[in-house]
Amino acid sequence: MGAIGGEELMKWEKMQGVSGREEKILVLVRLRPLSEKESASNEVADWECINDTTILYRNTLREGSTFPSAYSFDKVFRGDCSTRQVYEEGAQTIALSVVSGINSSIFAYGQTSSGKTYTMVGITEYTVADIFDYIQRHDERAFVLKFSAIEIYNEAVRDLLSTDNTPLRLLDDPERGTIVEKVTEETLRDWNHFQELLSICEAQRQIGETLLNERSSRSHQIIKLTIESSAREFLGKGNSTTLAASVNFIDLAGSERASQALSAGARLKEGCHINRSLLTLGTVIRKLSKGKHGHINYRDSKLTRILQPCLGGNARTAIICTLSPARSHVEQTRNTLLFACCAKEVTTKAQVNVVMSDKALVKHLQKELARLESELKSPTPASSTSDYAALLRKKDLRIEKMEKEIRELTKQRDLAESRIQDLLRMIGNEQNSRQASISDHPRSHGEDMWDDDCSVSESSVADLGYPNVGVRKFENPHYDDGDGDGRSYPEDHSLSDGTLSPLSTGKQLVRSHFSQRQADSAVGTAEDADDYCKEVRCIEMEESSKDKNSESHALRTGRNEETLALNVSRDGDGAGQEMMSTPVNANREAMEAGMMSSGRLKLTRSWSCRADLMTDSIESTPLNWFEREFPGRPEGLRRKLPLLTYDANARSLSRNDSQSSIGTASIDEQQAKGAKTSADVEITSIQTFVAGLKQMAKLDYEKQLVDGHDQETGPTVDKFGKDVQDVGVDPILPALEAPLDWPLEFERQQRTIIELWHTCNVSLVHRTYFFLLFKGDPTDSIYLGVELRRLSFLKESFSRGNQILENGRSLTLASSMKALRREREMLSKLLQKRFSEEERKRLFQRWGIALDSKRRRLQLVNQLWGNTNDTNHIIESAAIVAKLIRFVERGRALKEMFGLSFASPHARRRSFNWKNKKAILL
Ligand SMILES: Nc1ncnc2c1ncn2[C@@H]1O[C@H](COP(=O)(O)OP(=O)(O)OP(=O)(O)O)[C@@H](O)[C@H]1O
Repeated sequence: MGAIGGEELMKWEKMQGVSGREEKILVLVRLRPLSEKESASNEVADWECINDTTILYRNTLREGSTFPSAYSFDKVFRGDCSTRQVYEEGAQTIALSVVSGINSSIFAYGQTSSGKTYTMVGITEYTVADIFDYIQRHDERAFVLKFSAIEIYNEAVRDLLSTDNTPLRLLDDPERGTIVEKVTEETLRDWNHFQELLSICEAQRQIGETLLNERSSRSHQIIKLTIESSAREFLGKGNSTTLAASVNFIDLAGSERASQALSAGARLKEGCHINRSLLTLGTVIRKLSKGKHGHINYRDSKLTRILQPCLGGNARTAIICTLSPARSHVEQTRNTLLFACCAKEVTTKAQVNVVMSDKALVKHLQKELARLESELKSPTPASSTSDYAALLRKKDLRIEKMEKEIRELTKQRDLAESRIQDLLRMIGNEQNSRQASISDHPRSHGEDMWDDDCSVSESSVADLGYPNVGVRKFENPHYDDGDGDGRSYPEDHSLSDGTLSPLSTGKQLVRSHFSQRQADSAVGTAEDADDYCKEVRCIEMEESSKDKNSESHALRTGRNEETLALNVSRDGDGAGQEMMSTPVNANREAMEAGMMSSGRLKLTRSWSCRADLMTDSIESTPLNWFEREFPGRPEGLRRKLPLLTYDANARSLSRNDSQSSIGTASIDEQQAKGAKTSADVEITSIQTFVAGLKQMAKLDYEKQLVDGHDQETGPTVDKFGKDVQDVGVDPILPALEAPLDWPLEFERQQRTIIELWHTCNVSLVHRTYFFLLFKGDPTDSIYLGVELRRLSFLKESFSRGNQILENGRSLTLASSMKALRREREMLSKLLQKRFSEEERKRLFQRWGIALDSKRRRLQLVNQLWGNTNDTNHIIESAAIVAKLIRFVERGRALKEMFGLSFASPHARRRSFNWKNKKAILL
């Protein structure tokens, strides 16, 4: 017996119209309703299917903080859709291909309790019922149906139709690929027999569960139905042609994180295996979604070995991703959707599987030989068939492309519509809150002036790269710069050092929800009024003493920072090499340089040394926690770097400049010469920031590797004091690759990060660097992912009241707040230095700070980064901090210089995988 092509095959191909053609995996998404338990605990449903193909995340919209995330698939099913609907409108065509000799598979993927089993039970039953129906209507053919069922649990394969619990082995069959050894195959007689077999499987499963504890949601179950059919007229005549194909129903294990379900010991091992199978499945899907080039690691798990033909091979495949709408499951839901996004890019190439008796095969081969001989004798013109076929393929591709475009445009339209609705809602809210703030706020007089005297016009914010949410063009005559020429402030924002004012966006000044923000910010953003007053008093007392402190530190170290700043040579990298360095960096680098060879321990000491040196300013903000993870300056930074000089004509911090998507550190001449102040000392250098970032990404990557490969060694405790199993064990590594709808996803992640920075009291300098460096390049996804995980971890630890122990120092919510306050004090001092009196005056006016009030600088700094919902506030905050720390945007150079992005966009796309990422990071 053997598979053949030829005339018979052509006949079946014609019949099916799909055989031998590549087609994408069909991806269906099913949202279940909130369960009774979830409803009882007042859970909120955050996901909504806005049409037949798009699902939308709504939570952040309701809070008015971030934009919705929309995901589109072949079909999405709302909570009130029945399984029959999912079958008929989704899986049916794929599943029933099997009766025409085409292999097919239906998967259910999703977190525990999302509805996988609920869905698959129905899909299996409906398919079998349709198959029986088909058989009855095709009398001319004889059918044999075979049923088998296996379970993969802890990488052991078990036969669910057998009472023998001995694990089955996988064998490599040259013709059939990987097969399960000795699996029971029952000939399926009728509907009752089918139900009977299902019951046996269920009973076996339950026995397994009793023995091993709740294993059903942790095992993968595969029910396989094989159909062989032959034309009755040839039966028994030795030349019969048989179609043989299988349909697989795969109920995967819950894809939730191990940390949520596992504790230790056997359960942890269980989790490792689940993750191994799902991780491999995720990796395989991810690789396949980028094309079938290179090695695909099917053999890394039993699941992918068995399912290899369904994943990019000879089968038609549908994946049903099941989702819970509950807010508490949002992370898992996102992971499932990211998996689904990858899956929809995977193509398979199903063929009609025809098997012949030996006699028929010989006959067929003889015929084929004769045909080829005659072709050789009289070759047909080169054009004809093959040309037509090529033309047809081209047309098909064009149609496919146009269909894709239509889908994309429809998605954009739906999204735009939904945004308009949200906008209208937000405008309504804004009006309400403005009313409230005007009447309630003590500074409502200023507000009135603003609203009355400003000519405010709606402006397109497309220029800014941000959605148009309540943004207004800002043309305030109060900003006349007073030079008598009548020019208003927005037209001339030159600051004393020649840069443009952060208040200018480069094209037009924009501002959103001003009244709201002014009302919020006049009393400080994050702290309550009491804290604020205390802080002001504290500054009053410290103001004079701080500079003295730093002077005495300088004396104690005995270091000549000017020399260090200009010429720091590194052992082992050649003497006399110059490093770009601020005085403080030079100081830090000098310490690191001596300790480089001995690695982390020594560097840690250098940090504690720095801690002694410094006035403990932003010491324990999460930024510094992040920095201290940095075990040594990466290789790339040891090479000679050009001294970046401050460019007086540098471009403004404009979100509009597509060329200058990356910021860079600048060091003005004065700084390079070593003239520094105590405030300068506190600033985290851009190099350190980038180096830390790279290191975090690397550690994060390594952690993923540990999760993926170190499965037999049990839990190891990572640097955060957490089980490595707890972190980043998602089967697919979502945040570390740019998803397909990256611009949208970038916007969403950036919003979340901004929120988390606020929640976790992350250093403002860090926020600014990060915000200005990562503006949506696809490779930024790595760093956004790392930052998101880091911040989520921080938030989680803070919310549990945990302290994070590091290098003998602890970081808690309270300590991070304190450190942030200190950083603000430091920045408020810099405000005096970096902005002229006139500029400060404008800033105060603009930020609603009374010119006769006390501690105006601190008031201003306290407002920075506080209004996380307001895009323009964030842009302006970043611009102000950037100016304070002398961070000037200057094109892509910096990112590339620091090795954050080496490859050309083209090359990156081609080689966007983990290995390459690691190379980039190292
Ligand atoms: N679409 C739906 N409509 C109504 N109820 C549903 C739906 N989907 C799931 N449920 C209910 O939710 C619960 C969990 O569903 P189910 O057992 O199918 O989840 P699962 O994803 O298979 O979980 P596990 O991974 O643990 O096996 C069940 O009580 C089921 O009846």
